[in-house]
Amino acid sequence: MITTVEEIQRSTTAMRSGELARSQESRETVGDYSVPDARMRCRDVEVWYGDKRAIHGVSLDLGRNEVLSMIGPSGCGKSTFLRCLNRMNDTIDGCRVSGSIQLDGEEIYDRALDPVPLRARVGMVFQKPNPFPKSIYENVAYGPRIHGLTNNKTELDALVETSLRKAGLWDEVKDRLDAPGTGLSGGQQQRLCIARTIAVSPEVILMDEPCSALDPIATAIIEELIDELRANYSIAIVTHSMQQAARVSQRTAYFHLGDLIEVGETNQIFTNPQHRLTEDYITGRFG
Ligand SMILES: Nc1ncnc2c1ncn2[C@@H]1O[C@H](COP(=O)(O)OP(=O)(O)OP(=O)(O)O)[C@@H](O)[C@H]1O
Repeated sequence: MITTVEEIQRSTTAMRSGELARSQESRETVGDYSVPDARMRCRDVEVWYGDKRAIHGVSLDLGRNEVLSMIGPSGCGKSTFLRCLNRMNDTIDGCRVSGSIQLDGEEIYDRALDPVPLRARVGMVFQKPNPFPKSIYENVAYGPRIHGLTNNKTELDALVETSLRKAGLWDEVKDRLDAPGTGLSGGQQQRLCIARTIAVSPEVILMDEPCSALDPIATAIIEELIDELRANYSIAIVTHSMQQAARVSQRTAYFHLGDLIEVGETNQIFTNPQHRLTEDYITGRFG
């Protein structure tokens, strides 16, 4: 309850600034894009495909043990931004990235930094499950083997088991580790891909619409898994489903035409968006 003059003034000022933010057409990010002790820190990130600018000076942090969802209309740049976080855009001809992106304080676009180990530290799970055409065991063992993470077969076996357990798949596959990964159901294949990512000890997991090819039951299992993985990893997820963003993430970032329009606690973004464009999107007025 408001009881003092100062409180009334504070509340009115807050209301006014809320209204201002809501009505403005500005493309300045509304909300605090920084978090204390960030795992990843992005500042003024621009991405160009040839002479077309796809991301316009975006600043955004990814916290430790959080799920950050990135939402917005098709073509707004969510996947492009996500791919910056482990330099996957390096593989696209004509794509240029500028600005600063740090992982634990280290510039990931530093010339001296090798993108191969970076992509183990910042793993990625794609829209369509893409297991290697190898056995379930080999799908998970491959990464640790090429990165030299284990010393012998016993250690590798243990790592494969732990990774499959963390991905919630062990009980379903433990008796058929030699069977092809591609023979699993879509949801199991996606969990196999998550196990493969986990096996190389990432700090961050990027997920680009990881459930869009899955049925509702497989989606629910992956969403539960994402929530469990948060205990050990930082997760950034691109999703077209606002329900999914609301279910799995603690913070949500809303993108529009290459700009980061608004970022905040997921609950606040969905119940009390401060920018008109965010409100239009979440209420279904466009998108
Ligand atoms: N390889 C590419 N070459 C040229 N332009 C690209 C490339 N990839 C994306 N773009 C362009 O960059 C912009 C952002 O695309 P991006 O795929 O990042 O958006 P998105 O929000 O993830 O879209 P969607 O939700 O449809 O997947 C779009 O205008 C798109 O056409």
